[in-house]
Amino acid sequence: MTTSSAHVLVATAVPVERDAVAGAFASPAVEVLLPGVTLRRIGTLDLVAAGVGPALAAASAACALTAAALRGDPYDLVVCAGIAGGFAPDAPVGSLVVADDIVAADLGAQTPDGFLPVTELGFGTVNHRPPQPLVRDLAVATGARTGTVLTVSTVTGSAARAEELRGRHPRALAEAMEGFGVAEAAAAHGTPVVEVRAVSNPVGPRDRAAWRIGDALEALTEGFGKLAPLLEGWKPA
Ligand SMILES: O=C(O)c1cccc(C(=O)CC[C@H]2O[C@@H](n3cnc4c(=O)[nH]cnc43)[C@H](O)[C@@H]2O)c1
Repeated sequence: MTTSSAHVLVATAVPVERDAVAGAFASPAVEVLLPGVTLRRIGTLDLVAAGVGPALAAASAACALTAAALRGDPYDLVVCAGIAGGFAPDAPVGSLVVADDIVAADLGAQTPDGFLPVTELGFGTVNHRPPQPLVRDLAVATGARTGTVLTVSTVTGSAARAEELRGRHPRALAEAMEGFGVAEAAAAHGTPVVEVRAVSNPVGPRDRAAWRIGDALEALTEGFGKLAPLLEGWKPA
């Protein structure tokens, strides 16, 4: 009997995040040019710097997913990874978070009575649930916390906005800008998705000088060193 490694797409926003993930692997990456997207291939893992924000990240992930499907080698799993803002005190700078729920936090409408998600307007979806056993395994392997990771199109810059988001999403541990977009692309292909984030800054008043991007990228590399065997061994239930 032969056992083959899972075919996994890892989508980060920017090249430094992609390279931080690649740094967890001993083998060099091979560049693969596809229509609309460029991959770095390490064994059965494809890494893509998919762009900042949910729209570009969704478009890039969709290009990679469609190319793989057309080639007859579809992905088994999609991982959205990168740095993120962490909600204090649960997700401190330098910590890792694995999303058990990937939530679009600003997809909806402002009303006089507050924010309404698109689902309450009668269309769309506002969350994707990763496979929970995989979430648990990834968290155990890395010591990451598990909870909701919000996807926003605007980085939070005030305590009031942070409180509003936490009020609407009490289980939120982190916010970033790509997870929901990547998850929508994965869902269109029926492919499971997880999101792994290393916290670079607290969610709250904008203080660019306090961002610890280097520390978060190191945490991402270290985390992926521990996650790699689980991702490669992933088999849907
Ligand atoms: O405010 C700035 O000056 C600034 C400087 C460098 C980068 C940014 C970003 O907006 C990067 C967003 C990028 O990183 C993820 N990320 C990291 N922390 C957060 C956050 O607190 N809220 C939302 N996204 C965050 C995000 O996924 C993007 O890919 C700003």
